[in-house]
Amino acid sequence: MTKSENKVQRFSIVTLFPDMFSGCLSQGVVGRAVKNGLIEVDFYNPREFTHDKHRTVDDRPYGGGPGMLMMVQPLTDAICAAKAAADEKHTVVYLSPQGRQLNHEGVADLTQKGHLILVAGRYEGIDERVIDSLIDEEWSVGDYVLSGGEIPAMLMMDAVTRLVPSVLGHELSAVEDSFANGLLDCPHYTRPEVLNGASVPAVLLSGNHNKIRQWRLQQSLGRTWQRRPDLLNKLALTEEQRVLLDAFKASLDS
Ligand SMILES: NC(=O)c1ccc(NCc2cccc(O)c2)nc1
Repeated sequence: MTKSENKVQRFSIVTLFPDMFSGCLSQGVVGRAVKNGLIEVDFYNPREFTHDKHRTVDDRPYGGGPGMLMMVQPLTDAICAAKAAADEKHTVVYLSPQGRQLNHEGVADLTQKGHLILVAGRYEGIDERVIDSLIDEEWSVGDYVLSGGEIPAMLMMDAVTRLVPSVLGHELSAVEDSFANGLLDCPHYTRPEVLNGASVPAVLLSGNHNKIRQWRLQQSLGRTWQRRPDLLNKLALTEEQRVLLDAFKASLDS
């Protein structure tokens, strides 16, 4: 294995609620990656960077209006501490509804950004001057507002971790994951062979691996065409894919 393939993916999370992360860092694929040292995660809590008796971490917005913002001094000190501790190339990411929409392509881009410092906002967000001076990239996980950036940060960490080489047992599952090839995933089946009268598609029991591969590809193409034509329009289909999709469409007319 070349050095780069064994590179540790580091995450630093700037958050008022580090305890929110213990579940996703101890369970499943990400939990195993942490245990195996393939990823490393540490936390910087702005509350630990306060200097007042009440450990204040929020502040009122200029111009009035409802809600609060994250207080500048504890937040900036926490971000700067994370940047100072990063001993390699690092990128400061802010999760917010105003960011670039995250998709598979964006996740792949993020795997090339070195040590990821993820800033999870609370309240109504953070001072724009902090974004201008300390945030390198602003990302959104979707067009909705959550009570904090922590769940988006966990989501981003999970998606990036899955693309770290050797995190996933059988490499292929990442490659074949839907979106990796730009298509939605095909249907999946497991025991029993008949479930409430519904049988598993016969091709999957045939043992003919090329037929199975073609069936799965056709199902992915058909589903993408039916549910997410926007994804399909981005793709240059191979001859095989075009033939399979045409046959899928024709089968709907019969
Ligand atoms: N779609 C997202 O990635 C996302 C991210 C954060 C968030 N909540 C914290 C927050 C942060 C900044 C502004 C703001 O209005 C709310 N909610 C949704």
